[in-house]
This record gives sequence, structure tokens and C-alpha cells, in this order.
Amino acid sequence: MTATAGSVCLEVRDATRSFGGLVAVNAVSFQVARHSVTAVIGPNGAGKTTLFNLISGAVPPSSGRVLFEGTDVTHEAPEAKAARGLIRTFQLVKLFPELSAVENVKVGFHLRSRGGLLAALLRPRAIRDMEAAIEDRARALLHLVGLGSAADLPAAALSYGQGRLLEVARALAAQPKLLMLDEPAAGLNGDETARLASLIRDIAEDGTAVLLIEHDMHLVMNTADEVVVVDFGRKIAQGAPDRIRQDPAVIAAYLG
Ligand SMILES: Nc1ncnc2c1ncn2[C@@H]1O[C@H](COP(=O)(O)OP(=O)(O)OP(=O)(O)O)[C@@H](O)[C@H]1O
Repeated sequence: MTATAGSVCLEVRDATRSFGGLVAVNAVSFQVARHSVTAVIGPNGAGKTTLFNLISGAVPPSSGRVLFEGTDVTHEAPEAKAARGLIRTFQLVKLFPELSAVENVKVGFHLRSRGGLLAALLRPRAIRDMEAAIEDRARALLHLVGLGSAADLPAAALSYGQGRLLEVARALAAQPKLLMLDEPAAGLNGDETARLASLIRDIAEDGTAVLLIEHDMHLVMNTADEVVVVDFGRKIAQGAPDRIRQDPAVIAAYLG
């Protein structure tokens, strides 16, 4: 399957999901380009979380397709998608509270490094080298998200906002090609949101496509290249933030 070759990282085609008589996601199609940030926005209950579940594999679609890097992954489990580089963080922070920040990030490496681990187990020297490389990389990622000085603190000692940033660092450890963020700014203060916005731009510029659900319009307008707007399960608009802000259908959805 080469239909999404080139600059497209993710393609969602006519994704549909019903729950009983309710069509939570209704024939939604869009693409996410490499090096780009795409935001999915919409009123409460519009279908954003269900759409994310269809893409990550947590919920199978009733119909439609999901293509990742040109391959049809519609019916793959979340773990298989993660191994391909489609990585999602969750709305709830699920960190290991007793482990240090750097240990939490190291957990992220194992989301994608299955084959290499067995080979390393057979060679103790290789394990030590690998562990040292992972430690260095984990500390570099903490530095990137602004938690360099908190590397050795237990995750339980971090503020809520720091915990969310730690979760992003852990997701980056898995070397995503596509990073899916569920409401990453929820619960963050203004400074943390500003740091997160610049971090998201850096991640995209480094080559990882970012797809986010976000209610914080300031973050959306400051980070997204492309905004997909859903309402009652349907895509009602798509485009650059400036255009979306003035779109009559979007304004009506939010006022209505
Ligand atoms: N497992 C489920 N069973 C039945 N209905 C569901 C299920 N999951 C979601 N829904 C319904 O699908 C619709 C879309 O929900 P969804 O959570 O995807 O919206 P959302 O845009 O993420 O909302 P919010 O912004 O409030 O998180 C809602 O009407 C919701 O009640």
C-alpha cells in the first residue's frame, strides 16, 4: 500500500464508529503531514476522544481506514501501532510515582525496543553499553522538556504540570513518528502551557508529526499548522488556525 507515501504520516479515511444508535464519529477523513502539528478541536461530546481511540487502536472503527506511513493499520492493536512509532499519551498521567523522573523516561524506550533487548541479554557488555546510552538519552529528553534538574526526583515529588511534561518526555523516548497528545495543556499553568507550546513546535520541527486534542485555544492557535474541527461526530471544518477562527460553522458550533 503506497497511497500515503511522501509527506503524509497519517491518513484517516472515512473513519466511522457507532455506539448503539449513536454515531460518535461519522465519516471523518484527514491527513497529518510529517513535521506538522494537527489539532482536533470541537465541543464536548463531539467525538474527539473516540476519533483518537480509532487512530491509536483502542477502539476498532465500524468502518473506514487508518493508514500510517502508507500502511493500512486499521485493525492493528495499540501495541503493534506503538511498535511502528504511533505513540499516544493519555489524558490521565500514569507515571510510576516511586521511580525517579529519569527511570520513568527509561520505561518509554521499551515501548519500541523489543528485538534489540533479547540480543543484548545474550551479551552483558552490550547491555551495559545500551543502558548507558539509554540513561544519557533519557536525561537529554528531560532537559528538552525543561525537567533536567528534576531528573533524580521521584515522580511523586513533581507538580502536576511537571508530571505532564514528564509524560511527554517518556513518550518521546519511544521515538515516535507520530505523537498523539490528549489535552496536553489540561491542568497546566500559564508558564507550563507556554513551555509546552514551544516544546510541541520543537518536536514537530525535529521530524515527529504531532496530533493533539486540545480545549486550550491559545495552545491550539500557537502550535497547530492545521486544525480539524468536529461536531456531532462529523468534521465541519479544516484549515490553518487563522481561517478556522473565522469559519462561520466553527463559530456556530461553539456558540450553539
Ligand atoms: N464506549 C462508549 N459507549 C457509548 N457511547 C460512547 C462511548 N464512548 C463515547 N461515547 C459517546 O460518543 C460521543 C462522543 O464522545 P467522545 O468522548 O468521543 O467526545 P469528545 O469530543 O472527546 O468529548 P469531550 O471533549 O467531552 O472529552 C458522546 O456522545 C459519548 O457519550
